[in-house]
Amino acid sequence: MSVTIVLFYTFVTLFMFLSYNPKPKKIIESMRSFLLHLLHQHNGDDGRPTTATGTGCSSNIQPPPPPPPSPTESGECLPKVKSIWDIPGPRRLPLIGTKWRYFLGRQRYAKVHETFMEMHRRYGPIMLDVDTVPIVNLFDRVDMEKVLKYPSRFPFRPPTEIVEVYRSSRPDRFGVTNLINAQGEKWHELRTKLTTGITSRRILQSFIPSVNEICDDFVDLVRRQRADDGTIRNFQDIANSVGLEIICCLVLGRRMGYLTTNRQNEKFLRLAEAVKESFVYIGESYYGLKLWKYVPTRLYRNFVRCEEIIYDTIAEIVYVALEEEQLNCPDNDVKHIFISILQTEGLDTKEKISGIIDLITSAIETLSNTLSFLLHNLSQTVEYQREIAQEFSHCVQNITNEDLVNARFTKACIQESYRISPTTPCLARILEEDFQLSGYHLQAGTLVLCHTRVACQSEDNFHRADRFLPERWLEQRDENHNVVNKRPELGASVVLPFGIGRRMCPGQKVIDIELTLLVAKIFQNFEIEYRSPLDTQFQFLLAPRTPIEIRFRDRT
Ligand code: HEM
Repeated sequence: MSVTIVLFYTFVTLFMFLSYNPKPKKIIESMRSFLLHLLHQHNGDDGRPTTATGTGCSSNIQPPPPPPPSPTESGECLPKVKSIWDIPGPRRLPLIGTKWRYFLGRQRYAKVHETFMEMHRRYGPIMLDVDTVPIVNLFDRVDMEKVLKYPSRFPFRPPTEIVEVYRSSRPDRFGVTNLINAQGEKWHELRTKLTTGITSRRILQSFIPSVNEICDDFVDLVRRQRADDGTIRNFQDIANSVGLEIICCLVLGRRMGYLTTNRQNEKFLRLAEAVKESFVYIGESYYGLKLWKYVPTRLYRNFVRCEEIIYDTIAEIVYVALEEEQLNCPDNDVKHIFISILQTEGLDTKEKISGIIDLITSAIETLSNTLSFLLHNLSQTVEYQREIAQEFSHCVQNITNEDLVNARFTKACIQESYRISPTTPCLARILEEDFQLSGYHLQAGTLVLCHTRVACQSEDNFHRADRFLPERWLEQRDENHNVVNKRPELGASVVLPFGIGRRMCPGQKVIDIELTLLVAKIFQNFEIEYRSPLDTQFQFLLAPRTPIEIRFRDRT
């Protein structure tokens, strides 16, 4: 039995490290260390640090005594360097590692973000999970900074496997990889060729008047759809509509009309639902036995159904836009983003079309969750809502780029909402070099999760961390308008809603404009009140449990 387990683990680890680890020498080191760990496990060690008491070990066999510290040339004893397998964490079982936690139903994946808070309290700044590969969870700000600020040319983020499996089964539609999952040179090529338009300051600034129009339509839609008492019953639906309308306008260069009730047709609602559901299935695919890799389980079939709806619906929108574009023969100097992508050399058509679809899809659920959390935080304090309205009171018609730049209080509210209610609770990286983190030596190729949400809610990093306090992001000034010293917030560096480095989200600037304008227009027109309690669930992204009810009262 033990031999089978060792062989199985050896095969799986070799396979995973071959796919993740670019350096063969490191693979051998990792394998060696993993086999040593197995020997420890076989002897009943549950993976807690050797200094920990009460290991909960069920075996009568005592673990071997730790090797004596190695003497230096001067005869001094250096402390033993602790390896990945010394990191504390839940008990690891043969074959299933720590996955059993998700079978017991106590720590369901929908609340996995809360589980990590608890894990941090229990195990401290670093915790080891074992799936098919070991996963190191970081909760400490300084460790996260080391990993995330590593000056990488091509940062490695682990791919979303279920997307890879599905896409490789449809070579008629998808290229070998995509921007979100690609690594190395290929990632760099996709990143440069697909995102230059949506990150261009010039293009985004010229897009501000259109976003103004769309946000005005959004306000009209709220007025039309609210009930007699001012309540919008399913806010998520209209938040999805505005996200899709804005990204289609930016990428395809045309208004789709999703904010006028009659165009909110079946197809669009199905698309929004499919995007939401596909995130749920991606989230679920990370946990449990992952049988979907070998047989088309219900989870996999549901995921495929959503992916096909997304592809069919957005591909249709893109092809109609392309036809209209060709009919109108626009001035060649002013190309819409999708035309520039389609004309890019070096990528095949499948990569371009699926790249455009990915950009559009990425902008729907992320925006609507972020907006729902932000409005929830602002609904708690009427003064904050007034202050935002005040900040834009001089903007009678269009809000300009300059108004956005000067909207310090509104931006502080958005930043504080990212801190206290992020949509992405952690960032994943694969280490490219050996790292020393919280006293443990981690080898290149190790998969690391940086739990920024946990760090953002820690009193070690933020003063009164559990309070929504936009003021913490504002400079305080005395009566002579000089900046006065205030307690610096140590954790500012881990508020990373869009990630960091070369792999960070290319949609950040679009969202900055979109969110600031939406909030400005909402509070210019309304005072809001959340009518439903806000509960969050993990669906790959953090999402509000729907439906959300918000009351919009006209601002007097
Ligand atoms: C509030 C909204 C959004 C949030 C919170 C968000 C968050 C993130 C995060 C945390 C990452 C990973 C970054 C990293 O690993 O360092 C990411 C990647 C990505 N996001 Fe977003 N995002 C949002 C909106 C958007 C939009 C509007 C688009 C498209 C226009 C987009 C497209 C992408 C793409 C393509 C990637 C992969 C980038 C790469 O690997 O090079 N996102 N996003």
